[in-house]
Amino acid sequence: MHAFNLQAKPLSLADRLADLAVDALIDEADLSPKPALVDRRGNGAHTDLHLGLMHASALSLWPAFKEMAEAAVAIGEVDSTLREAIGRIGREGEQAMLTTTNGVNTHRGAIWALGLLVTAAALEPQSSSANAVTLRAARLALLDDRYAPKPLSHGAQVALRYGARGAREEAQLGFPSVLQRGLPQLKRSRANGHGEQNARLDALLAIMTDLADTCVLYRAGEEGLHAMQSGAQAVLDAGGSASLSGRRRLHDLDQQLIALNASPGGAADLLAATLLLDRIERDGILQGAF
Ligand SMILES: CC(C)(COP(=O)(O)OP(=O)(O)OC[C@H]1O[C@@H](n2cnc3c(N)ncnc32)[C@H](O[C@H]2O[C@H](COP(=O)(O)OP(=O)(O)OP(=O)(O)O)[C@@H](O)[C@H]2O)[C@@H]1O)[C@@H](O)C(=O)NCCC(=O)NCCS
Ligand SMILES: Nc1ncnc2[nH]cnc12
Repeated sequence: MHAFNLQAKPLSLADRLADLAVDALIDEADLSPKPALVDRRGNGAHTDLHLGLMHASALSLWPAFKEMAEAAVAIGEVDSTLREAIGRIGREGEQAMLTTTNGVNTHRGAIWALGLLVTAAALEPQSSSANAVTLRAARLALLDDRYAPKPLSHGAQVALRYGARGAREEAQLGFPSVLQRGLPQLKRSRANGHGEQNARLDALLAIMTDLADTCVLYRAGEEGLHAMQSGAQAVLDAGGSASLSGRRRLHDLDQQLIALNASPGGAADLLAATLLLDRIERDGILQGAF
């Protein structure tokens, strides 16, 4: 008999998924230099956000992600009961986030995207390819939640004004920005030996080239959206964040978006979704879980 048991206790599937989701949010926040977003250098285009707040916000969401995964395990299928359960947990998660940040919206879009993905992953842990998980997440996002309030959110306002497809549609379509842009670019840049941080920056830029980011549209209109999309493409065309020429363009894009007050918060959330799916695909979710 030993005085101390140093063997790590196996984590539950829900614990592990909540860990992975929070890790993805913290990795996204720490990644630097991101254009006009909060990172290790500073606050980007934001006056009310900073890196410590992003970390605290990410950690405050751990119980919500765990509870969503537990609901998936308990209910066991994509149906309205599960959709309404995670809607309620997501709203409670938002309240926990707002309490932690003193009312600042740090991760609303991330609760939605990562919440759906965590739920979808927990439903069938043996089927954890990015394609399979996003397909289940899309089926969930397509279901109605009778209890969801319908506020005139920033996303709803720019949908009315510009006809933009926002966070809801991104999920309902199976996260095309992640599957077709973020993940392939992450893998390409890694394969080209660009280094992990540059590969993640390139993945963020790839998402920005095509996303209708309602955060940018709300703050900076179509001019801001065009600057975001074309500027991100210019960095990638110049060789990406690992090249000197790409880095110069990335610096220009950062300055331009800050001047326009155009923070790509939606793209940042989808980078976190990309990192989560990548981790699930590479390490699996059953490893160390029971
Ligand atoms: C379905 C919901 C996502 C609600 O969507 P809706 O578009 O109506 O709501 P918004 O409040 O506008 O939030 C959407 C957030 O999603 C991110 N986002 C933006 N564009 C996209 C996109 N094309 N694809 C995916 N994701 C996108 C973005 O989040 C980031 O930006 C946030 C800051 O944005 P904003 O509020 O505009 O803040 P600021 O401009 O900084 O405000 P001020 O400082 O000026 O005041 C930041 O939080 C990032 O996360 C959008 O903000 C969903 O939220 C919902 O229905 N929730 C209810 C609960 C539920 O059912 N949950 C399900 C459980 S999984
Ligand atoms: N790093 C970041 N900066 C600003 N808004 C964000 N929303 C999600 N991540 C963000």
